[in-house]
Amino acid sequence: MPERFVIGTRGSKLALWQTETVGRAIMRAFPEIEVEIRVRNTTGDINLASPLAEIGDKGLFTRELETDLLLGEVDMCVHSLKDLETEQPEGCVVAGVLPRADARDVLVCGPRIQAASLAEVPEGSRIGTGSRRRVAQLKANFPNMVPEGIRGNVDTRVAKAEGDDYEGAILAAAGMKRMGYEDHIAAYLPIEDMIPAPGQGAIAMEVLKKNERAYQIARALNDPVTKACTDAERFVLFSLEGGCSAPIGAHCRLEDGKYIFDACVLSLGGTKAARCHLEADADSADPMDMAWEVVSELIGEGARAILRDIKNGKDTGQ
Ligand SMILES: NCc1[nH]cc(CCC(=O)O)c1CC(=O)O
Repeated sequence: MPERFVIGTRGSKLALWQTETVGRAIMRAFPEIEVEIRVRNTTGDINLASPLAEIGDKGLFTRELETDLLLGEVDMCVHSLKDLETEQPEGCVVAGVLPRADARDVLVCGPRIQAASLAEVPEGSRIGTGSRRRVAQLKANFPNMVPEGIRGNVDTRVAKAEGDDYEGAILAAAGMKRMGYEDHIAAYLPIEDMIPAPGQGAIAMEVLKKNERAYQIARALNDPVTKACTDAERFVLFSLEGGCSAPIGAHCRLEDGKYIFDACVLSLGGTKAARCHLEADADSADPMDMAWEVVSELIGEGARAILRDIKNGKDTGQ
């Protein structure tokens, strides 16, 4: 009898792709295991009409999955790390992350525009994005375009971006590639122009701490550099008490023996900004130590006041 291992996931195509990827990796590393995938709809999937920032940001795509985990219905949940709250429910832990894919955002162009970078997007173009982080950075760095709300799964958003209501859209490179939409990518946005969401491009394996077997499996598949970088990014978000809908970008990468950390906190309209760029030798520095410094620099540049005004409704985005 093979050992059965049940993974819970959302039912979107992207979520299924990610979960199947984890499932295959588990069966490769543990040939005695047979993985079963259990699909569950979440609040975020059901309420497709409202802008995400309005439904509330706490665990929209993940809470129901975590409930299944806590009830012992599944052994593991697979999530996009960037959709996962910075704090897990008591007893749950993100024990591992797969090696990160391309963490950048990308531009998709509809038939009316052609642009190989954001700078080339014609003035007044309606660019679809529902994320406050992307809207604020667009307004701050590329005020010539008009961000317009957009929702739906990756395929829906690509179709909308190429339809009549938009000239283009911004999406995550990882989701585009995983869904086979690489051909629709007009431009990869440099990290400095559009700092990705904490955890963007990483796939998280969440398990119960007390489930030793599941924990062991997640650890075996864990990519230590991705984990160190994304833990540090999520620490920045956590320290600033920003949920996944706050206009906060945080990205840490290992490149040529150095950790490079970029972060920003912006007002909704992009007029106020706290920014930070840090580099440190990987021999002597650790992403989590850098994260402390990033947080203190952002606070020094006014991040707390920016976020407070958003929370208490003083920031109207103008
Ligand atoms: N917010 C939805 C979401 N969650 C994860 C991804 C893409 C995959 C990833 O970043 O890991 C996306 C789509 C997007 O932002 O375009």
